[in-house]
This record gives sequence, structure tokens and C-alpha cells, in this order.
Amino acid sequence: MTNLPQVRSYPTNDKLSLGLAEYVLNAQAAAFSRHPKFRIAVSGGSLPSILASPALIDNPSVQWSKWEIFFADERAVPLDHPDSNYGLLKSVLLDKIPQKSSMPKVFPIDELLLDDTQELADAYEQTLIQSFAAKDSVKLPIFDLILLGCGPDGHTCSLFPGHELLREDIAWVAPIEDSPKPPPRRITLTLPVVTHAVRVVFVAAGAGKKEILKTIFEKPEEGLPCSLVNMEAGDKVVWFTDDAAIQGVTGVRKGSL
Ligand SMILES: O=C1O[C@H](COP(=O)(O)O)[C@@H](O)[C@H](O)[C@H]1O
Repeated sequence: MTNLPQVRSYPTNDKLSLGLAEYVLNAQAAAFSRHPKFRIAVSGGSLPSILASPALIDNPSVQWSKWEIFFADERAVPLDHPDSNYGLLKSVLLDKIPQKSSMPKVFPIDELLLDDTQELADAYEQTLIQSFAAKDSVKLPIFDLILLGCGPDGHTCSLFPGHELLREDIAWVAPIEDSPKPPPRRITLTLPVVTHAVRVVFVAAGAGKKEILKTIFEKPEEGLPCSLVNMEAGDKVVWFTDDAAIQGVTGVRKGSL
């Protein structure tokens, strides 16, 4: 089968970061062949630090001023709170971009709406609508690249196993008040938005991710959120892992490094 996701596995985190940086640069070039912007969505958790390697941050081929960075999910906390995905990305990546004159356009949540996650999600959906054209003219936004993490329970974005949000097929952005991983109040891109992107990347590193990767790849019928993305987006998906996370996992299509 050719529509399986691809897995690229590396012996060390440094090599993984390097491979990821190369991939992101290719995605940037492909985006510029379609339009003058590079529109991406970024997750929190372990992903930002792996993404923010010198191979990306100091790479002269990165055209930061043409990047538009959105969040695949965000916690309903102030932007300077330790749980904020924006705050994390800012500290590990945005603050390290060398030429401040050439910064990406970043789209954080509206801090004034933190008390009401539905309003927070609706406002973030409006932010997407403004960038990707009106919702009545495009059915779904098409990100050039979505960068996802994979939680130890198989969640991605703030889409958790067995949660009713996995069935959301109208909203682009949805609130969640009962995230099993703290903090409980969040917003998230919905599954159709994630799988509609031109490219979808998962990053999962460390032996701690091995058991869940086995379930994701070997038992897709369990319907874990990461498996649902794999099944729906197929060969648009590339997994970047280290060897410790993927060793012994069957049912994967190994990609060339
Ligand atoms: O809560 C979250 O967790 C996931 C996975 O995080 P990781 O540390 O296991 O990589 C992350 O992708 C998501 O953005 C975040 O809000």
C-alpha cells in the first residue's frame, strides 16, 4: 500500500532535529511554489524544542518573514503562563530568531477570552478565517504544514482518545473543558482541519513513546487520535522519531532519510 504514513527514524535527537529542519525547508519551498506565504500550525509539548534546532533557527534559507505560525492547540492560560504553548514556542524558538527585522507572523489566542473556551475557540477560528479566506468560500483551511506531537496516550493536538471532539466535523477550532492531561481547559484544531493540511508531521522521541507507537501503528482499529490522523491523511503524513521510540514497531513504512 502506498498511502501509508512514512516513518523517518534517527539514532539521536540531534539527527532527528536535523532531518526535521530539512523537511520543513522542503515544505517551505513547496509552499512558495503555490503562494507567497508559509502557513503552519505548531503543537506544544516536546515538539517545539526538537523543532528549534540551530539547523532551522540559523538557516539562511528560512524566510521567516513569510511564515504565518498558528497553534495546533492551546491551553486556556495567559500567554506568559508556564503551560502556554505560545509561551513555550516563544522561549525556545521565536526569541532565538537572529534577525528581528524578519520575524514570522504569529497568531496566539486572545488572552481576553480565557474565561470562556467556546468564545476563545470561536475567536481563533475567526483568526483562521481571516487568513485562509471566508468559511463560506473554503470548506476547510489548508495549512502548508501541521507539526504534531503524540502524547503517551495517543492524543494529538488536544484531541484525546475516546473524546466526543473526535467526531467534530463542522468547527475548525473547538473548545475542550475536560482534557485528561492538565490543564483541563484548552482549544484545539479539529480532526478534519488537521487531515486537510498539505503535509502533516508527527514528532515522537524517547523509549517512553514506544508502547503507544505500537498501538498507533499495529492496532489502528483502536481509533487512537494519532491513528485517525494516519488513516485519514495517509501518505501526507511523515513521522519523525528516534530509534528508541520506533524500535520493534511493525506496520510502518520506513522513509529514506
Ligand atoms: O498537551 C499536549 O501534549 C501533546 C503531546 O505532548 P508531548 O510532550 O508528549 O510531545 C502536544 O502535542 C500538545 O500540543 C500539547 O498541548
